[in-house]
Amino acid sequence: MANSVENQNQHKTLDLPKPKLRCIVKLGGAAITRKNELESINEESLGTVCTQLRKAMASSPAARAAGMDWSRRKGNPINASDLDPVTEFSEIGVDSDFIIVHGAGSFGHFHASRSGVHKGGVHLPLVKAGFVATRISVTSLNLEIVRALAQEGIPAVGMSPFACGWSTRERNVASADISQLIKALQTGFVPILHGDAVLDDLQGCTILSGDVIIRHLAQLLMPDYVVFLTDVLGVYDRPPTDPNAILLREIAVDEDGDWSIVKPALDHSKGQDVEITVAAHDTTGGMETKIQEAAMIAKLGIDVFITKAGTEYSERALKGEVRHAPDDWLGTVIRSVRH
Ligand SMILES: Nc1ncnc2c1ncn2[C@@H]1O[C@H](COP(=O)(O)OP(=O)(O)OP(=O)(O)O)[C@@H](O)[C@H]1O
Ligand SMILES: C=C(C)CCOP(=O)(O)O
Repeated sequence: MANSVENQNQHKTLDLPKPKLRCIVKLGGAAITRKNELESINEESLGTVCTQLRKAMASSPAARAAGMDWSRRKGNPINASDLDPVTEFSEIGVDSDFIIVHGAGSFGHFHASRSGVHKGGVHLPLVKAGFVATRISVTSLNLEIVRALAQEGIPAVGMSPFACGWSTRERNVASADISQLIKALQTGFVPILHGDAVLDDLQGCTILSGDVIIRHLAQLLMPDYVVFLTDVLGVYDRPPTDPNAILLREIAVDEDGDWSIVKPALDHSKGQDVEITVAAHDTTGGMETKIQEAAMIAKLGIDVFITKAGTEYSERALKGEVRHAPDDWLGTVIRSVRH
């Protein structure tokens, strides 16, 4: 089927024209929340990321952004009569060729790990309760992120994977109806998805990571590039809390999905030699999952950039300015050996 999107996993073949997609972005939970503090948003980091996203999406340098969060929560004094639709909304000023997926950070991981939602058994009362609690937590974070993006003038619409019919089989995506997401993109909205609690064909339920969602969307929609923003500059040869940790600047992925370190030249250049730690309450595998998913995306020929949110490096990565990984850019680029 030429120039159309086919759901490779199952069920629904989408006969919709393939939207032009520049970038899929992961807003890492470690960056936009304080991961060790229950349900705490890192407002400063989130604000900077939203501003950088607007700049990256601006349809012209002069485009002016008008806020779209018209709610009155959190002391926002906005009053419906204050809005002047004619002057404020003569143009939206951003291109909707981005998809944003955020992680859960301190919203969701605690609830899921305490009740074991990631291990399945949704028929058990504790797991069922934990599933509900996890979704309340992560969808409330989704709303706050949509609000922050809307305040920047980005036409953001929240799309929860569970509610949009995403499900898994042994934690891999088994079905995902993305027709609504495509229609949202084509209508000029920016879809905001998130890691979620979902139903699993074999174990009843699980936690679907935002990183896995991104790989699935990348396979279906083939964006120009993918950016993962987190709380560290990229992938290191050992946990970055170690003062001797070395930032891996370039990783190459072969046809089998195996990866090796290209830059810097190290004695140990194979992926399995990299040492990674994962927080005890993290239900989706932390940096290890991110690298695996990034490698699968790179295998498709799509360049992946991992860098720290809210820095000059994240701004340049979002704008697509670091395709050749210049020396003055700090981060990890993961790309196919075929490049
Ligand atoms: N070798 C390593 N290289 C880079 N980071 C590592 C490594 N080992 C452990 N980490 C940790 O991985 C964390 C980032 O992964 P994590 O999955 O928490 O990010 P995230 O995507 O921002 O969060 P979330 O999964 O909540 O969305 C960092 O805080 C870092 O300390
Ligand atoms: C814990 C939940 C609900 C989602 C986890 O998504 P991630 O933080 O992207 O791995």
